[in-house]
Amino acid sequence: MPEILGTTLVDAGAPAVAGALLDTAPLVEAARAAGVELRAGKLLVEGGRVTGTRGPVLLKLTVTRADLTGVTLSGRGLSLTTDLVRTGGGTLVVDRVEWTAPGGPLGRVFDVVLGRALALRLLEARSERLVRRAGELAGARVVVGAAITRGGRLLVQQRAFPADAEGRWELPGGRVDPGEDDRAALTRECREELGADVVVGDPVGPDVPLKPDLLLRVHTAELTPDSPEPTAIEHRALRWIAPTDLDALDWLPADRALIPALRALLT
Ligand SMILES: Nc1nc2c([nH]c(=O)n2[C@H]2C[C@H](O)[C@@H](COP(=O)(O)OP(=O)(O)OP(=O)(O)O)O2)c(=O)[nH]1
Repeated sequence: MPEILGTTLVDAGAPAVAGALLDTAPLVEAARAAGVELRAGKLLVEGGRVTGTRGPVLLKLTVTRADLTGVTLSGRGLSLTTDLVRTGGGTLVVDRVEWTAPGGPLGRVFDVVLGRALALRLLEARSERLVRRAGELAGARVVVGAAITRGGRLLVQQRAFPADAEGRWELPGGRVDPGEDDRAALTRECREELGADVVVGDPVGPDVPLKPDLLLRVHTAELTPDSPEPTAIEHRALRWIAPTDLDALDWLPADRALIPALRALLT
């Protein structure tokens, strides 16, 4: 199977680079620069589909991995694997494009002249845009979310407003105010939204892009031993869900990108 490898060192932490990788815009723009029209949702999430056309050729890819370790897109005869390696000097992005060369002498010419040139153009254009997006995310404003766990279950809350989010589920949290850090903001938001006291732990999963200059960052959290029981103060309902409920829940779109990290936390 022919393959092309590429590496880029990005001067940002793995959560920001993983978040930039989840954003489909840099990939779609890079593919367009290489002559491929891609269609995908705003974020690459596990199980999601990416389709593309180059002239008469139709590409159908499935996202088989999208987490803090990188992203894999796989289809019949084509895969794009991106692994992230943390280094002292930033995050190393290791890309691998693999494809099946068409058979026969003409196929081999196509492979050498077109296939390789296309894969190289795609990787070069993507790495430029990825560096830019990771830089943007590293300086973006932050919405913090709390992955509060108890007895192997995760606390989720159902939004009561605005209209486009009403009825959908999310993690407790909110915007980090100027002068606040993530932990202080989460402690404050959990008190305001749940009437509960939490101990905030480490960040989990990628920094998920919400807007060009806004991202969602989730931290692990636990109720303090003497915390009141959480109640839905601003939300419609609360639930403690099992790992098997994660996929079927009607999440806000960005939260779906965190399912692999939340599953790992619960199992
Ligand atoms: N808290 C929270 N917000 C999320 C999640 N997923 C997600 O897309 N968001 C979005 C929804 C909102 O656009 C934004 C945060 O909104 P919010 O209403 O919780 O923030 P806030 O308490 O600071 O309120 P406001 O200043 O926006 O009025 O982040 C999530 O899991 N938890």
